Amino acid sequence: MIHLSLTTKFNEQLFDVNFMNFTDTISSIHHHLEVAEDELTGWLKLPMNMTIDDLNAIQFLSEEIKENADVLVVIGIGGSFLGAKAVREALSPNFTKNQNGIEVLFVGHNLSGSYMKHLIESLHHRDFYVNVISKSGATLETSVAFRILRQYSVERYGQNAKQRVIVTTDPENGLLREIAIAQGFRRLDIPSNIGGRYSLLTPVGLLPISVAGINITEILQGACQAAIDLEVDDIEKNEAYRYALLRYKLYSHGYQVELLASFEPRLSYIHEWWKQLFGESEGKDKKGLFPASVNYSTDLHSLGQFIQEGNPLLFETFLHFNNISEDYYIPFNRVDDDDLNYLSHRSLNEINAISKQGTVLAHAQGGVPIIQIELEKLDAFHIGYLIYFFMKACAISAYLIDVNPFNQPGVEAYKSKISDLLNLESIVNLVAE
Ligand SMILES: O=P(O)(O)OC[C@H]1O[C@H](O)[C@H](O)[C@@H](O)[C@@H]1O
Repeated sequence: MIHLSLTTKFNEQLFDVNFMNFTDTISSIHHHLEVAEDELTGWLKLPMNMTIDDLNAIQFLSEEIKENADVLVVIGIGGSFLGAKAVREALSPNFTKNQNGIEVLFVGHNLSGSYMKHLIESLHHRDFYVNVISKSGATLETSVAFRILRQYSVERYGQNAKQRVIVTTDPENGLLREIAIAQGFRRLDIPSNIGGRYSLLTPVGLLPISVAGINITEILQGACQAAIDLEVDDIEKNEAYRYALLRYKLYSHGYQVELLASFEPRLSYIHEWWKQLFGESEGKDKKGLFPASVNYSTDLHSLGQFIQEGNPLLFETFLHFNNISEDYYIPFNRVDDDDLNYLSHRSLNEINAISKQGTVLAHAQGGVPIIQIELEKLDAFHIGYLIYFFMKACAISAYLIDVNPFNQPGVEAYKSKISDLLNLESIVNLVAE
């Protein structure tokens, strides 16, 4: 389902020697992950455990929203928005995103006043629902946006506003859960044993994705297939483990940055989701690869020079879907004043794939190690497969460098500084009054 390969100057050394040396390590990590019930590993079996009733509940709600609204406003940040946005972008047409569903707008992932003003203005003449998503239930950006959208909903819909608010949060804890209970908002659960960045296949991702008109059953089928394929405790057969090991070997050789690269603009938010997944899972105890990304061929004309000849601190992971159903052909031009007739009648996807091959060759020649992840087709099934593949590979990668893949203690530092500053300012303002 996923094909993985590595091209580097010292290909043999990395590939052949080290895989088998890691059999025992991988096996013990594999078993740890399977039995680590105290940790946030609920996502591992989630695709298999999802019942028809769970799925129906999300789909019914999605139908209700599509019938009664022009827009779904999703409030959330980090793992509570990146996945839905990534899948929506990857599987929707570039310029008419709401072809089979309704428009989904994201807010609460920044504190920009102009972003909020423009968002509210864009809602003035349209009907909307709000889906606020937060695992902790107390994230500043999300809470601020929710307060604003709650008030605006009441201005627009009066007493009926609460019918239009869906709260997705932890089933047992958190301020948002308390608000939802007190106000009578409908709730969807993020299972307690699944952390934010591993929550894409829960209602966190599934409701907005379904409202956007994407088939969530196919996404889950793909994830289920991945869960089955990637359950084997055998490095030769488990592509997620092989990817984790390749990254680990490159990291051990001194590479510090992994650059996820695609030639399809619709994948740019998959990159963003992947960055949070790997960045927060691995980046602790002064360890971890820095996850960065490039969108080609656009970035060949900006970062390409550095990648080819600059500081050799990075390796590239190319993400490629072999079939993309939408395509366009280059027309024949009788005059040929642009000298492009040698390309006439060839498809852009075909030329794009060739430009990927050329880039791989050039960068490998420049000394950049290259991992390639190839999937058959850009569709809901394969996106579901890819999501699960990355989550599994990420957990294994973090354990390989001996860090906990499921916490993010460093994020608290900036949160408490912001909170200190905001509280200090409130006190100063109070005294000034
Ligand atoms: O879902 P929430 O609890 O609001 O959290 C949203 C985000 O907050 C922080 O940035 C965490 O580091 C992320 O892992 C999380 O996804």
